[in-house]
Amino acid sequence: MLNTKFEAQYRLLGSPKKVLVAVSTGVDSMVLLDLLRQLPNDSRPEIGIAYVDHQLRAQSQIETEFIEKYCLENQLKLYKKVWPVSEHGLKGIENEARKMRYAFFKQVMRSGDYPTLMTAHQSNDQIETLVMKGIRGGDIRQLTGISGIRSFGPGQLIRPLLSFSKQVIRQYAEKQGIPFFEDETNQSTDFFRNRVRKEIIPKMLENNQQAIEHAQTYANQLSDLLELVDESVDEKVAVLKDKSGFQIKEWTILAKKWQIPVLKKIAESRDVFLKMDQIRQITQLLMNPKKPQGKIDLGHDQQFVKQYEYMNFVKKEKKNDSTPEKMVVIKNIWFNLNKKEKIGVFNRDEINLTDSDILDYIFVDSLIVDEGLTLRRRLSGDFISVTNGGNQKIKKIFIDQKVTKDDRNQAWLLETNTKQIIWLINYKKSELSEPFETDKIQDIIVLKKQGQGRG
Ligand SMILES: Nc1ncnc2c1ncn2[C@@H]1O[C@H](COP(=O)(O)OP(=O)(O)OP(=O)(O)O)[C@@H](O)[C@H]1O
Repeated sequence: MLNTKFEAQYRLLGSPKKVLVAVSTGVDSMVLLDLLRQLPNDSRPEIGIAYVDHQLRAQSQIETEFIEKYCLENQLKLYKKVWPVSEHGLKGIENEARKMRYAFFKQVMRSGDYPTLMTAHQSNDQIETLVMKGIRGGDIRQLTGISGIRSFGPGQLIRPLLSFSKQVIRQYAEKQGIPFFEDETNQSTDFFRNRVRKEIIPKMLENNQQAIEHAQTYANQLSDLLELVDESVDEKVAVLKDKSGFQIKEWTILAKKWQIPVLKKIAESRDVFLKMDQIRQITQLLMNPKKPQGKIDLGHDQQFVKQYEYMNFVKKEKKNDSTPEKMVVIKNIWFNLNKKEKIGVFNRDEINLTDSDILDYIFVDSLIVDEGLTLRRRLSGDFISVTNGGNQKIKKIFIDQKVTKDDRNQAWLLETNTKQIIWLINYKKSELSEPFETDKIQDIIVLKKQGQGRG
């Protein structure tokens, strides 16, 4: 009976031809393994076993020996990982173990060329997960529970037993004489999951034998609804997006109920999963007209950035220490300003100004060059002398040109030996960069695209 149902389920899941089965030696995964091996010839997959010895329990040594023997006797390929006690952290060991386990599965999928990983989660795991999420609170999407099929690592993760109850699985194991080990943690009430398993689920079933199916039906309905919502959210995100990023104005005119889902979707497209308080901070920043620019740290090297009309989620820039903050310009040598641009001072006659790689240039009296020209980042209070005879604060130039804070910090300027700024590169040239008619010898300072020219 279970075999037939499993076979039907397996076909529904696309009858994968080669699978890596995560086997813990517990009843669920041993039954899953047996069911896979009992599939008819035409649908039986090539099977690899992934097993992790967490070294968390006294009996793990016995379990490891058991699975090794089982695989040998049944000619199954075993991928084993031992998690040394020395690597166990002090806190959140269950979570650490899970992370390490899934990382190992991914690694085996890649190295052993397994497009499909299977775990033996069953419907009791599902209801426990749903109840736990319900108690803990959080994102409603989590109430869809454990998914039966999802993309994972280089392929997919399938849980073919999700519609089978623990009871049915256990009965099958007993009837077929399938060997398995009891997980000791199942017997304790130390962990939250075990409390839910032992105290809450039995009470729910006491009230209604169908409680597990009902919870699953709700989870399925929620999945379907979320899929519909997702389609609409995607459409709205597409409206916000243009070449430069996501337009804040388009976001602010969205109906309130769409703003948060759209924000979350944009974040997810950048692999950022927002918490409620982060959403609140971002929303406040977006709505604050007095702050045309701002950043919010989201942890894991991620940042939310508001830059005038645009918002985005970006990885925090690692400071590039290879470029000094100050450089003395030497004639006939190119200086790399960043990955895209370089600058150099040359004799006027040596440069062909029609060269398409030239981004900009200024002429300069070669005496000024000889006295010493410096390239540096800006400092607060810097100003540049402008054509109407006055000075203009560099800060003001940045504000007027709506230059983002990042770009301000990345900007370079050219300063003479007498501390006069002659070029705020890419933004403003000083009147001092204009040569006098009487200047006899002229050099040229050229800003050029990287990767071209000499140097
Ligand atoms: N040590 C292990 N080695 C290999 N596979 C394992 C191991 N532990 C668990 N698994 C796989 O994960 C499934 C779920 O196990 P279990 O319920 O103990 O994990 P969980 O941590 O509660 O859940 P999740 O894996 O979703 O985090 C098992 O049926 C098995 O397929």
